[in-house]
Amino acid sequence: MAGEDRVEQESSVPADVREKHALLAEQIEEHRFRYYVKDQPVVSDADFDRQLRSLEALEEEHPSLRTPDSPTQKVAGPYRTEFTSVEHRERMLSLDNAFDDEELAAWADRVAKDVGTPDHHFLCELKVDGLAVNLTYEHGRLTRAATRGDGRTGEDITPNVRTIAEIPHRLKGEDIPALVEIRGEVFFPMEDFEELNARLVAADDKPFANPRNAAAGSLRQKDPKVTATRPLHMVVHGIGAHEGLSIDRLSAAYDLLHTWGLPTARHNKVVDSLAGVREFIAHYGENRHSVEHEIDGVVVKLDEIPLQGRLGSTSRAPRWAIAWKYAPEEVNTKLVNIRVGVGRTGRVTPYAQVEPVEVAGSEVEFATLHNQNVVKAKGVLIGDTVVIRKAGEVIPEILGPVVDLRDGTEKAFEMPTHCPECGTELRPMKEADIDLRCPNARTCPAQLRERVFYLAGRKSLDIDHFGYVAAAALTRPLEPAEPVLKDESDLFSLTVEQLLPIRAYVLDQDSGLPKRDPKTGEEKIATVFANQQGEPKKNAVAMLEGIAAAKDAPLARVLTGLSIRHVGPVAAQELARQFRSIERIDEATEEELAAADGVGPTIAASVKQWFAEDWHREIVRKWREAGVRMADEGSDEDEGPRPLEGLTVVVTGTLAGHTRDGAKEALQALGAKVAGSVSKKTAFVVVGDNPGSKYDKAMQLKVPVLDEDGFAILLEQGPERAKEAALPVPEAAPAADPENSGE
Ligand SMILES: NC(=O)c1ccc[n+]([C@@H]2O[C@H](COP(=O)([O-])OP(=O)(O)OC[C@H]3O[C@@H](n4cnc5c(N)ncnc54)[C@H](O)[C@@H]3O)[C@@H](O)[C@H]2O)c1
Ligand SMILES: [Zn+2]
Repeated sequence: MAGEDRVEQESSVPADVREKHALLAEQIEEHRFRYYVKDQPVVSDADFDRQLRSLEALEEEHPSLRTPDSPTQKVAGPYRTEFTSVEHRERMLSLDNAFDDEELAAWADRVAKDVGTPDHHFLCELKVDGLAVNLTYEHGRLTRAATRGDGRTGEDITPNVRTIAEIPHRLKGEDIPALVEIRGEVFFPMEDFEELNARLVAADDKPFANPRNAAAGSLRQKDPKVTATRPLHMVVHGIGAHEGLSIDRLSAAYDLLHTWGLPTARHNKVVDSLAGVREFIAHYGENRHSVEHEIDGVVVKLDEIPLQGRLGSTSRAPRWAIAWKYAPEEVNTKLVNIRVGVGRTGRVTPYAQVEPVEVAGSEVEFATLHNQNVVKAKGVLIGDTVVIRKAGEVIPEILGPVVDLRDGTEKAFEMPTHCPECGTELRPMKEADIDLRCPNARTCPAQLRERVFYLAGRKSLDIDHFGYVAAAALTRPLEPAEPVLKDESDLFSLTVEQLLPIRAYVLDQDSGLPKRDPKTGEEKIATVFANQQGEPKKNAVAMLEGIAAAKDAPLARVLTGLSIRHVGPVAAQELARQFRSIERIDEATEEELAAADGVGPTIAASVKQWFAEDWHREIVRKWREAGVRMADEGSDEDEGPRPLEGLTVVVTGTLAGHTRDGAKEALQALGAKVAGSVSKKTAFVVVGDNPGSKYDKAMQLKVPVLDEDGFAILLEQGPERAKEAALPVPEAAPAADPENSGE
């Protein structure tokens, strides 16, 4: 008998494996309950998925453990909740996942084999991270809305769903069927999330850990009036039971639903091959944040509905669909501390120090918190487990706390009243400001270090081998007792003798804290500029050479380096172009400054304030004395011809003898516009080593391409001669003609 067989098989599974399986299954059930019912999961989705995969792996090895009540065989639940349970007319399933290309290809192969016809299509959809709902429309009227539940029965949330503006209470248009179940995802927009948590915290309610929990928690409210205050949205991603509707392609069905007023997805795409699927996945992997809502993957479906039927479903998921998940952008970690940093302009900002975790391919240890009000609004306590998000290039941030993991030892953050680096009492610059500042601008070691680092940096004087560690060593060494720079005025008169004895902490740029030896855990201290023989290190020599070279820097870069509030590289360019020397900027009245192109009253006032400080004037005086040029050649009466006026130039790859910015500036000084991408309007593309796709594009569009020699000719002899010096178009260059572009 089959039953006896199973008992026998099960007992052949070693006891420890069986125990491990049972424990894991129990944990998974517990996480599902917290996720689907309490809307307060305590582990990240990635961790949850890993657990589920381990369970699957165990069952793969010991198939007898794969019983129908295993979490791998179920959608979820069933749960008893405070909502009335309702039966779905057709089951609502989960999705199988593909975590790599091999799994995706295996799925596509299986589909091809099982449908038995090469004539089928894949419908690619974005995977929205929210919660699934089922909307029942009878004769066009929304009669019921339910959560997914265990797939057969869900929770009746009809009154709540009726508060979502996008969901029509009544379908309009042609061919409305007698019955149709519409499936979709309800989600909470990322940009509204911070405000929701701020509101909850202010009302002494629990904040949500992330927007997906906020969506679930907002929809699953006992009082639909509360749901109505939440900015929920929905996007349609499927059809369940229906009567009086004949459809044979899912993509076409969506088009029809759209005409009835349902919120269908805008980014779906039908492709006829796996290659097309891969392209869609790659495209949204790159452009994940250009979509109007968050996505966590792509769902690929067989588009032909009769073929879907032929493939059928398992107890948990359809065989005709698969979910591709992108690398998670959210992880859970511990909030170890909230520290404050002091910036270049004295602004004191709290930031989070977390237990280091990997998110989206990089290790995160710090996250921004902006100001003390943001800390409060997020409702995070020191010691909390928090959800960290790192999306694309943006700085990592804390979304929210996992309140259910609190044990009472967590502490609220208190904004310090005094500067952590110089002890000066903090205050807002203006009464209405939220930000607190350290008013000790001149000698506060933190402000000075940040200013020196900034002026050596890319946006300002761009001095090689002059980084954060050097900035710290020059402004706050352990030895000698007095720093060589008490402010930035002596920068250009530094000597190698001054540098040699300096010992200092090796500071980390992100936190301003000393780096630690990974083995001993001790704070790193170094003789920053001298080697063991007491001779100058190569870097130190190079740094001094860089400082000397910076004396000839264009005025805009020098101006930027003064850290005048509101005068960043762009404003500095404008000031330099229109006034041409520090002297003339200093002499100009506030009105004259404000009237200049791209300057305006705020910058003008700030410039005047800056020059009113004696120690600021002293910086200018000493720099000038040390030989810093502080003026651009030529006056505005004698501006000279601008030989590249009206030309757009693209620079790509690395050019020996020029930094990227240096090449740009040289072009701009002659009147050219420097652009980032190649088009038909581009006059020249300047290529260095490793030019990449812009070179190909230029060749396609037949835009003249210059190498370094050609670039020199362009700068010195003008565009006509440069054209003659352009690189030849290679024989094999693909033509711009789209008809041939596939070859
Ligand atoms: N952190 C936790 O403790 C915890 C616990 C349970 C589940 N989870 C998370 O929930 C998810 C697993 O649950 P699941 O069963 O809902 O699986 P799933 O999210 O992997 O896939 C199924 C669901 O995707 C949704 N979906 C979004 N866009 C879709 C589209 N275009 N087409 C079809 N469906 C679309 C639907 O709601 C569908 O039910 C995982 O991300 C998992 O990590 C987390
Ligand atoms: Zn200070």
